[in-house]
Amino acid sequence: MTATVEVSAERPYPVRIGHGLTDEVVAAVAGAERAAIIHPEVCAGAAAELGERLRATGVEPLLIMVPDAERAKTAAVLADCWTALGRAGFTRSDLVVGLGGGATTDLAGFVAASWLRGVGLVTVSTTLLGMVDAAVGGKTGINTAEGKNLVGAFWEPRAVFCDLDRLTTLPVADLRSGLAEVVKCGFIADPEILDLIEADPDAALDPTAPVVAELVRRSVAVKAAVVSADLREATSTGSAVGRELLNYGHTLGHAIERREGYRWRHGEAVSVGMVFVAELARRAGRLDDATADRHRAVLDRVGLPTGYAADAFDDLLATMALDKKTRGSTLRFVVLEGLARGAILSGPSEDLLRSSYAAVAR
Ligand SMILES: NC(=O)c1ccc[n+]([C@@H]2O[C@H](COP(=O)([O-])OP(=O)(O)OC[C@H]3O[C@@H](n4cnc5c(N)ncnc54)[C@H](O)[C@@H]3O)[C@@H](O)[C@H]2O)c1
Ligand SMILES: O=C(O)C(=O)C[C@@H](O)[C@H](O)[C@H](O)COP(=O)(O)O
Ligand SMILES: [Zn+2]
Repeated sequence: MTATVEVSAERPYPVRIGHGLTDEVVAAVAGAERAAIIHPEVCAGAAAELGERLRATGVEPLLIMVPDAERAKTAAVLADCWTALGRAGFTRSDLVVGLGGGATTDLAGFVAASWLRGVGLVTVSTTLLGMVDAAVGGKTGINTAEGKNLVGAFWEPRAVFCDLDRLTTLPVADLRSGLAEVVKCGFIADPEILDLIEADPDAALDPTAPVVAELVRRSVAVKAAVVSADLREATSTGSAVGRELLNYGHTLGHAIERREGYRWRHGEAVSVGMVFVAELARRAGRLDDATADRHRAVLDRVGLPTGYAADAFDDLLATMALDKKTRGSTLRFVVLEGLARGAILSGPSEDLLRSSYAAVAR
């Protein structure tokens, strides 16, 4: 069965979730003269196959292979993509297809947002994390030496495809990493997600299990609702929270990723970040013990990390200063005041941050 979740942002678009969606991808690209398929090596076969299907419908494919994972999200790779588009004579009626995991679609999205100040984009996600999060919401970007996703743009795709068949080749560590964002959606908006995972953690890691399709659909619905209300992350005021809600666990998570030179997966780092911020909210008197403790419990059950190096706090604090939620020298964290009750905690003291970090230090 195929499901559609609509994102009703400035330019509405569908997120299609199902099996065997290649015909639909071809249909979404039809009408363009050329399509640049930006993909990592692991998706080279799928990219070639899509290219041939497009050629048969009169679309000239341009295959652009980029480095794997986070190594794609650099200014140098972005510039290489611009060179490839320039040499191919890529115009505003042509279209970029991001085919891969979140790192690939983040890069491809930014290529589409920046080439000729914006060309059409279709995202075809091949990882769980991309399906439930990265491919869906129009946030695109790359990293710099100073931190994660520091350069980018909001650029909505025309359509998003989550072909669940792709998950069967995904390493379990990457499935697990994707589950961190699923768990995030459970805490910030849809607690039924947590119940489903807790009921059968092994099934949540089996891409053929029906519960995975249900988790994808529910998580996409959470993301779509938040993005539809605040595409440009512009509506958090005071302690109220708009799109920043989706950044739950990411303030510390991104700092860990950078400190690890991106050898930790995104979801692994966000997992630690969520345990940390739950502790922060508890100590700030904003979150009850049971909900705070549930973070570590559910993440442990699916095998995600919940602790990080004891001596890293000063380093991580310095990196968090460049988080996009920071205003001036005031750090801001997305916290929970209960299940599905997000809020902003602004300017916690260094003592409070340090003592909360002690709860994840190992
Ligand atoms: N834009 C957003 O809103 C948003 C949201 C969440 C995460 N992200 C970003 O997404 C990235 C993480 O995404 P990810 O976990 O998909 O990482 P990824 O793109 O690095 O993919 C993970 C690994 O899976 C491999 N892979 C991809 N598809 C495969 C398949 N079908 N079979 C086998 N292997 C496959 C990749 O080659 C890679 O090694 C991070 O850069 C993160 O910052 C962006
Ligand atoms: O879509 C969003 O908004 C998110 O924050 C989703 C996050 O899961 C994602 O990792 C995003 O890339 C983080 O964005 P950033 O603005 O903190 O770089
Ligand atoms: Zn994320």
